[in-house]
Amino acid sequence: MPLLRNYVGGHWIETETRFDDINPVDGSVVAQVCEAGQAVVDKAVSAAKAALAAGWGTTTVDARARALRQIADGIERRFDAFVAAEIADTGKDATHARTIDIPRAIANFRAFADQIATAHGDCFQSTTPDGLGALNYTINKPLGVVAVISPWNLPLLLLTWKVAPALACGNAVIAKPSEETPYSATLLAEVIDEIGLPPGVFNLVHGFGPDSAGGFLSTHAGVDAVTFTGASATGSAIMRGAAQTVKPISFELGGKNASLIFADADFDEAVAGTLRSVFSNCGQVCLCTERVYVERPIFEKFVHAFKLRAEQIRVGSPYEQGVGMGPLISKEHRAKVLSYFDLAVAEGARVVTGGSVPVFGDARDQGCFVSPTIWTGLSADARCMQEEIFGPVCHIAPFDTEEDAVTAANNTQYGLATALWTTDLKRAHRLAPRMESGIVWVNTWFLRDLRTPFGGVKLSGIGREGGRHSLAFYSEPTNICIKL
Ligand SMILES: NC(=O)C1=CN([C@@H]2O[C@H](COP(=O)(O)OP(=O)(O)OC[C@H]3O[C@@H](n4cnc5c(N)ncnc54)[C@H](O)[C@@H]3O)[C@@H](O)[C@H]2O)C=CC1
Ligand SMILES: O=C(O)/C=C/C=C(\O)C(=O)O
Repeated sequence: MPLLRNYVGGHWIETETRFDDINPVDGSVVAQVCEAGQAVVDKAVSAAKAALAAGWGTTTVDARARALRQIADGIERRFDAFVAAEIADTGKDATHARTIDIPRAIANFRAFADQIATAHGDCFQSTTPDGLGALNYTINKPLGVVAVISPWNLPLLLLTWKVAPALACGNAVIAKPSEETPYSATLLAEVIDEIGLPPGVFNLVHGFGPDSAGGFLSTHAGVDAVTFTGASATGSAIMRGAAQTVKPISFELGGKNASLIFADADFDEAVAGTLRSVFSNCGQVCLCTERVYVERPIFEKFVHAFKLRAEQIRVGSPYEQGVGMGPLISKEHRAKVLSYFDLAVAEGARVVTGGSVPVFGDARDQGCFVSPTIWTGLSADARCMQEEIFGPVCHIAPFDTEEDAVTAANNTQYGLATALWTTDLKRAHRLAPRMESGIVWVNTWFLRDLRTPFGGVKLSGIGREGGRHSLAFYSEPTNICIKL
């Protein structure tokens, strides 16, 4: 049985308190994980500070960009091991892990190597009363010790989306992956160890949230900034903890995303794209669509086609050929999703398909599976229409006018991503700016350019990451004004 250890100051640290890393396909134990308590977190903070004092923050941009590329190459060399670790922890379908999770982690390091290599500060020539002027220019320094707290749905992708720019900007990082998915992060620490990044520049601590590694980190006086992806309620708790020492925070939180499908959309593309946006990764992506609104003339046709396609998704183990959807992450999360399946019926939903737990007659019955689920008939204020469920489920409702569609899409406390499906580009341009969300996709979903601003409004987050937006968060500008 593998033992997943903490990585602090260039050393692997075992602890006596351990927890199980569970495979949600069949409930088997993948690994034992060493939980970091306060003492290990304190050590990680000291190691990170020592790395900064030893000069990591002032290394050349070239050296940092080179280190990031070496990490990317190191992940690529062990590609299959990373895929296997991600699948073992999450049960996600192999195609997702092979084509999205691990390639994106590699791309994150390369993208921020490029970003930092081409980053520049501001420069202003200012006028002064004596006519001689002044020169203002900015230099960017690291924030210091950055805590990266990440979730389980896209484990390595989301961890590296923060670790890469934080390192690029010269910070020392303490990463805490979700307790549900500690494996790929441990492999990342191995790669970082192999490439010889100076001790303490990257540290990894395992554990849970409150009263464990996550809580100790986000409230630690020695941590200079916290970046977090996960549930909005957790973001709120972390914000309270970080407030004591007024730490900068960057949050990517939940979503209750809408897709608007107009009658002029390419029907097959809209069905296929929406299918992906609802059921990818078993619906466990903050960008996933949970509310689908379809223009009335094509509503019945859409529901019919969508149901047929959803019923064709093969649910099962990622180790089987042709499986398109794996289990949810855990028994606990499945209980939450199933509670919404019950609630939807109580709130008056018609279950178009799904709403149940598939029975396999083998070890998978010990896993965390649910069926792809579609509802219609809920009212706009039903809890199932307002709360993030984070499972393979959506509600489909008709709309009559553009105005109705905009009102329906924005009728949520969240504001992460919206998808518009229309071949009328004037309509797309007209509506996209009216969406109360950080991201609007037109005739696509989850198409990412890592230079673009990524993040949400309302309950969906604070700040933007991606490209120069990440660099802005992970660095502290100093303006230098020279009187000429
Ligand atoms: N990106 C998203 O939108 C995500 C949303 N979720 C939603 O959140 C629900 C809860 O799932 P969880 O795994 O509990 O997600 P979570 O958001 O609570 O956990 C994410 C990370 O935060 C850490 N954490 C939790 N509480 C903390 C605290 N007080 N201080 C510091 N760190 C803390 C966890 O250990 C983990 O590393 C899910 O049912 C799902 O609906 C879960 C994962 C990602
Ligand atoms: O950065 C991305 O492309 C994906 C982000 C997805 C999330 O933030 C999430 O599911 O939490």
